[in-house]
Amino acid sequence: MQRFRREWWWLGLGALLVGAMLALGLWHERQQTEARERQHLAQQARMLHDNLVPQLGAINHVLASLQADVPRWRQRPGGMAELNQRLQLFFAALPGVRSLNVLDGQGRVLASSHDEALGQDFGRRDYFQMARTGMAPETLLVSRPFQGALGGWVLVLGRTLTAADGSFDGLLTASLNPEYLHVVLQSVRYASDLFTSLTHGDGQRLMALGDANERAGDNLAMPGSLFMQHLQSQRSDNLLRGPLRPGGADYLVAMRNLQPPGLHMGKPLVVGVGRATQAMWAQWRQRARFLALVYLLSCAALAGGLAALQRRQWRLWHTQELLERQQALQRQQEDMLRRLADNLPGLLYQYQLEPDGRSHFPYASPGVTDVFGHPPESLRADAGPALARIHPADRVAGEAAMQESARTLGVWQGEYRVTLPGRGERWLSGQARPQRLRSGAVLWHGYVHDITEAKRQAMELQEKERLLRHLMEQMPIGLCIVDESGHFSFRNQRFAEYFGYPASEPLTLQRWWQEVYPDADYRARVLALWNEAMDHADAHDGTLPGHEYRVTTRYGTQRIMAIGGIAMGGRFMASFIDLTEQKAHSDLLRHLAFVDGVTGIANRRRFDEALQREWRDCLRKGKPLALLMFDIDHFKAYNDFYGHQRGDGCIKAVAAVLRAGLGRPHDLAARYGGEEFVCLLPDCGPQDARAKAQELCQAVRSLGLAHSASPVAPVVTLSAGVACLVPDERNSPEALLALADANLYRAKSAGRDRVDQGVETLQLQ
Ligand SMILES: Nc1nc2c(ncn2[C@@H]2O[C@H](COP(=O)(O)OP(=O)(O)OP(=O)(O)O)[C@@H](O)[C@H]2O)c(=O)[nH]1
Repeated sequence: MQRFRREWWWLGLGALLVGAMLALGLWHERQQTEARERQHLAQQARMLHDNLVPQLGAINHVLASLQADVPRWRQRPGGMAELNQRLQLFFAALPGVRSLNVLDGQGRVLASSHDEALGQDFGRRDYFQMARTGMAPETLLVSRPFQGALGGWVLVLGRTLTAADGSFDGLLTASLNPEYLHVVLQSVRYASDLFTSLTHGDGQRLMALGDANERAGDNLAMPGSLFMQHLQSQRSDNLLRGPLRPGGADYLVAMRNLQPPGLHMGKPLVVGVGRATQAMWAQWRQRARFLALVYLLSCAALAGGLAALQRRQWRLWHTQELLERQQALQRQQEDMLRRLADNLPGLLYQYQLEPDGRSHFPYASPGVTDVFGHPPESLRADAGPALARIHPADRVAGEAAMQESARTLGVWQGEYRVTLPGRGERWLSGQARPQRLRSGAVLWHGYVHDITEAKRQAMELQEKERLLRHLMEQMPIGLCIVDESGHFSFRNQRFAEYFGYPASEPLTLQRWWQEVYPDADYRARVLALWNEAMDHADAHDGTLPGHEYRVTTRYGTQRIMAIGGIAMGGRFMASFIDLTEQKAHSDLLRHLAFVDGVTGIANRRRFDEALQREWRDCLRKGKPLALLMFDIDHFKAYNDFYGHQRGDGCIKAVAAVLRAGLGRPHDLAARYGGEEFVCLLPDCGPQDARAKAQELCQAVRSLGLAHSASPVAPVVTLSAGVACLVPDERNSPEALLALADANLYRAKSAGRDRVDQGVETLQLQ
């Protein structure tokens, strides 16, 4: 880029230099043109001067000679005719004169070169008036140009005639011949735009040729005009440049006074030869324009050429740079590839099989030494040493696979063993993509790596897996694995035994939910629990907390199972422990713990629990809780009389009556101890409680169990104490019990075989 900029600088500088030289040349040419023009104009003006001055001198001379002779002819008879002849002769000798006249003191034509002028009166003409007002006889009068009677502008030269007393006595005039002047002025015009003129010293022009704007009769004596400059310079000749009149075009004009030597003229005549500077420089300007155009075109062409050249160079340079960059990239990639190949744990290779069966490795990364125990260069021409390492048992299959790959051009891949000196048997795994060459050979591009360790680990893993599977199969608990798609991918024997799904039968989670939990409500509850367990597993290393579920097997039986497990990503393994028998056993124990062994009704423990529970319940509901306490009258005597065994039978019979006598679901009859019983009646008021106690006592009496040893009655009777309270903070279950006990005691004391109803009403308050 720097170079390109420098080239542009040089081009600019060169163009500037050439431009400056061109401008200098043009300027010089312009100076020369002007100088040449000045020279020409001055020369032409001089030529005019040299042409007209002799005419003026001749006219003056003729007029001077006439001035001397006219008085004599005027006095001589016939002198006028002679004078006329004389004038005609002079006229013929002077081509620059149109007419010669002799005027008397009043301006009448006395004699003339032209007869028709005789007698005409020119007395009122300006020049005549000027001559009469006093003019030296030796002075040549030069009239201001005026328009003559025949048209056209006329200038008259003259000399005065004086009488003997020195007074004005007439005027000799010679009017200038315009044709002659035209020829003279025309003769010096070397260019069509050159103008020539003859002007009176007062500034009025007599004749002008070559410029339509410059006409006869114009007054040039305007302030600032070139003519004024000429007059003011006091010089007889000038070469001036400027407008002919203010505001006009620029001209270069050579002006020269016509002043014959020794002649005194009233006013000078001035010849002018000029040229408009625009015309003067037209050729130069045209040339300058042409050169400027050529210059600019050359500059543009050079700039265009340089730009094109630079573009080409830039493209070249750019292409070269691209090429270099690509080459660098390629080198970098090659280097990277080489490093990769060098550091690769396996072998990158090209293996070529020739049509004649020979084979070699055109390329093998350094890993080949590790894989086949030979350096790359030793296999470049012949692959034999490497192939010889292949285990004989794998060689035939390997060759066949290679031939197949060469035939179909499909990817070859395989695992095979090699035997390396000092390292024993190694497992290799490889794959290669074939390519058929024009020569008919097949070239594989492939990769081989040692998988011995991986193979060993895989085998170990397989072993472990087998063991694990065996263990899982033989586990005394049910196991299953459900994969991400909800399929049971594994089920052990116990699972099959539990649920009745053989391993051969596909099972999905969806089917499982439907069949194992057929009841929709229960299934919904189980699903909610299961989802909770899954959430828990997410937060606790996948552990699915165990819960008990009631499952339905394919045999139609219901079982209680503890189900837990472990979640493994989207899969989970569930374990099933059958709790059905255990559950049944514990229920039995539970039953035994709460049932009285002799009577089969609730025992004291069960009663205590029930009392606490019902107390809380009635407290919450604000309902009364009634307690009836019974005791068999004179039971010791019964035992003594009938024996213990019949005593037990009596106790059983009483218990059966009490149990049968309670109709409501929450009512409870229990053996309180020995021959004592209690009945707990929730939501039961004192009236009903009392009635129930009497009803039960009557029922026992009605059994008619003989009690010969009783002083109260011949049959077994009961005494009862009734207590009823609406539970609140001021009382307690114990208070209720104590109250019932106290009332029982009172019933006993009062004679037995009765229900005490003395103070319970008071207590109920
Ligand atoms: N056969 C039998 N007798 C029992 C059983 N439990 C307690 N007894 C007897 O019941 C009798 C209770 O006697 P006591 O407490 O003196 O009262 P009672 O003889 O019934 O006299 P009162 O209650 O005052 O009418 C005792 O002799 C106990 O041995 C039992 O399970 N079987």
